[in-house]
Amino acid sequence: MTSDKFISIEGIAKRYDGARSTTIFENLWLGMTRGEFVCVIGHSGCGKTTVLNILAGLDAPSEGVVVVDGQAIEGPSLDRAVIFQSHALLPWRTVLGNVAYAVSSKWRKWDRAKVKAHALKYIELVGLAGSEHKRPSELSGGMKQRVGIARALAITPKIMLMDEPFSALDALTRGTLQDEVRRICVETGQTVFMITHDVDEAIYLADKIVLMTNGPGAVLAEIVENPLPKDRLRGDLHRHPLYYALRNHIIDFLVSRSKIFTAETPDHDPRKVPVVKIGRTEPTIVVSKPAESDAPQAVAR
Ligand SMILES: Nc1ncnc2c1ncn2[C@@H]1O[C@H](COP(=O)(O)OP(=O)(O)OP(=O)(O)O)[C@@H](O)[C@H]1O
Repeated sequence: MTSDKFISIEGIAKRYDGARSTTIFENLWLGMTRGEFVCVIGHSGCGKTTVLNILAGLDAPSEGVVVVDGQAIEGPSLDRAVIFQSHALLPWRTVLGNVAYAVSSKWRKWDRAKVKAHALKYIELVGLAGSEHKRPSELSGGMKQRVGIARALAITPKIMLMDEPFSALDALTRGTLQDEVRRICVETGQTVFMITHDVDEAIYLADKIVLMTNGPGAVLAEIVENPLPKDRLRGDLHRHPLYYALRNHIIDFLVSRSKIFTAETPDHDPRKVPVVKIGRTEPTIVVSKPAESDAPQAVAR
């Protein structure tokens, strides 16, 4: 493992044994640096949630290991916060109660006043100041998801894991929450691993977009570097000269290459997932460095 890898997924596999045993994926390798926002895109059933659950410590790989900040994952931890599509709030607790519960679970010695002040800071950060005494049944879907985000951020996790967190929301709320999450993550340098089916969401939020092929036997085909500036604005995305090249590259993968990638790329090395840099002409693929080498090799496509 090289030192710049804050998260290191090292050769994980997931198999289900039954009458017909299935390999969802195997020999999956991926590194992430601290503060990086990575989105994974792939068709339904390829194994994205399984990877996220392994990162969360909620599921165990059949083989391989995941190391976060130098420590192998062995189970759930308050170092890793998960936000799912449907917010799992405690219905009998208020907004403040839900966030404070997570805070006091992490810092057990904190007194009530300190827990409350800390929780309120994050409730405010997600735009819910004034609603802290409401119960989940009094909140809209978007507000509930904000509570989930506040609760996740309030425990200052080393990594935030998000599984299609905005997919159940209406377009307007989704856009607003994407803006909030992006602002907070940029401001706080939060490391994020997120699953989405929404190409534009990935382009807006992610530093890198990981393309996963169809399962069973799914592989990470490419890591696409987002060429858009860090201070990008949602409304300006389509004006960036590389936006359409980036979007087309991802859509082309989802529409056709995700199905034929494995057959057409027999020499694909899962330890050196190609890094794609979108340029004004054709995308350039850079074979990522192997764990032990520091010299990337550029290959024009
Ligand atoms: N307990 C199980 N036994 C057998 N197969 C399973 C089990 N749990 C999950 N799977 C299979 O593992 C595969 C990966 O599931 P996973 O939920 O990770 O996919 P996904 O890419 O996140 O899909 P989606 O985008 O639809 O959420 C699926 O084909 C699913 O049917």
